[in-house]
Amino acid sequence: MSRELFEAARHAMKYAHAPYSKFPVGAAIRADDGKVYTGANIENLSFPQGWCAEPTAIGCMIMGGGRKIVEMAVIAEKLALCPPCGGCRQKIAEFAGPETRIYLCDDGGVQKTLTMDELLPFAFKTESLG
Ligand SMILES: O=c1ccn([C@H]2C[C@H](O)[C@@H](CO)O2)c(=O)[nH]1
Ligand SMILES: [Zn+2]
Repeated sequence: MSRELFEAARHAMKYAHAPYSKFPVGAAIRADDGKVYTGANIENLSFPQGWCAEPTAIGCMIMGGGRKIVEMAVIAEKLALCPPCGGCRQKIAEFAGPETRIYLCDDGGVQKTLTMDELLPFAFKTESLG
């Protein structure tokens, strides 16, 4: 199953708009509706206005009717793995559970698997609101 998600993330990466960093990233989500939603990073000449691959995929999931992330794959074109940035961790956590698996991939496939809880320990949760 994670192989299919890896392939989807790798395909999504081709749609990246990353002329400034030249660091294309792809993400793929298997959602609770059984569908796979994908995204790529979309940069902007006004640098802070660009965004990561993960929120593109999350936006597609929400608009497509998915509500929960069952598992997610992330891949970067460069050889190094792409652990989701801090902001993305918070965005993923909104739609994931502590055991949701996140696959960090390179061109060879899934290289590292992390749970949401490992990716964002001691997260800001509803209980934190008091
Ligand atoms: O979790 C991450 C981290 C970075 N990027 C993108 C943002 C930017 O376009 C490029 C270089 O930082 O990588 C992602 O898509 N996801
Ligand atoms: Zn990010």
